[in-house]
Amino acid sequence: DTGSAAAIPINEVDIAYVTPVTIGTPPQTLMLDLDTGSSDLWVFSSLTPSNQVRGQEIYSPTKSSTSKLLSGHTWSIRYGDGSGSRGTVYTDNFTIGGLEVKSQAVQAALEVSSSFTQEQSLDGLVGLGFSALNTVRPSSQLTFFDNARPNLDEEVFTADLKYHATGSYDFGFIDSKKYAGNITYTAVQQSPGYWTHSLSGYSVGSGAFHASQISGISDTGTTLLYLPTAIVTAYYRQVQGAQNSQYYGGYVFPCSSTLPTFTFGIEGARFTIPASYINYTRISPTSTTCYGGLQSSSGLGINIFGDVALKAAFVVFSGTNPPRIGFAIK
Ligand SMILES: Cc1c(C=O)c(-c2nnc3c4c(C[n+]5cc6c(C)n(C)c(C)c6c(Cl)n5)n(C)c(C)c4cnn23)c(C)n1C
Repeated sequence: DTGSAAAIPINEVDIAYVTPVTIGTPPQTLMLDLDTGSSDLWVFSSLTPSNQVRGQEIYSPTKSSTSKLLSGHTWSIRYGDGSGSRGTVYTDNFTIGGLEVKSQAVQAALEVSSSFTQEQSLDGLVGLGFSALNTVRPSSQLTFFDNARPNLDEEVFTADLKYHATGSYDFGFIDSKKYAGNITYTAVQQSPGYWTHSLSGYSVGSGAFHASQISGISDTGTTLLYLPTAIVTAYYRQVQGAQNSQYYGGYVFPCSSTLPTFTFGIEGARFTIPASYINYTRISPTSTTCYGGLQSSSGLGINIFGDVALKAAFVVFSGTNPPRIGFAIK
């Protein structure tokens, strides 16, 4: 089997991407954020208190003839930005881009934090991390990818996220029309459950490439790129008027500044992030101060290769044994 679905930016600065999925019988369509940085599949539901729902589509298990309560099971998750949700668990038929998993664990929210309520175009998440991270108790549940794997033509899914445009997620095949040249693979450490791998180094603009192993996670659910402070200061040293603002919680600069590109290495391959991806957004609609798409990872305990980096490449998440991750120019 294979599947292919759109990755649609939810706003004009690609703050997150959503993908249409169907749940249950008859199919209920929700727009979910496919997130390689977590492993829970949760949705706004008919059980979510109405004062916490503001425009989101909801999953109603009682309206699905194929839903089953996974009795006695609960879940609770906290994300890196402090947002979170919790609830109960059903199994039901779940489809992404024509690829169906029967009796997928669908985590129905009983409570969501305010940042989810405020984001009306995001109806939940599909975790595509390793199932070890799943928070359902007393027995943890498998991700959509882990459930689909035995039926996939190839044990892979790919992410083709785009800058200010709709990209795609493919399951079970690698579409050679979506990239150029070769795919460069590198090893993945799947413990504790993230797609953890190393960059082979970096360069700023036309500067020299600094070879160094930089470990981090490729996370489609994180908006920006978080790297060690030494690298980030070296980058913003090239930007007139840049400063690390306590007030805004990161590097800001005059929107008129000329930004250098940022290049990262995967083994011997090189991927360049255009300056426009790093000139991320105005701090407010009328401001002339802009917030950077490259920020420091100090305090996070981990480097995060989020969408700002991933949208500069075609990325193959390979569930082979051992797992690996591949990057190609597009
Ligand atoms: C350690 C870490 C992160 C780890 O991942 C992280 C982060 N970065 N984007 C996201 C997340 C997103 C993407 N996302 C980011 C958004 C921001 C910054 N704002 C203002 C809105 C309205 C957002 C939406 Cl709707 N969506 N989503 C949906 C979730 C659940 C995230 C959780 N964390 N997260 C941050 C900001 N930090 C410090």
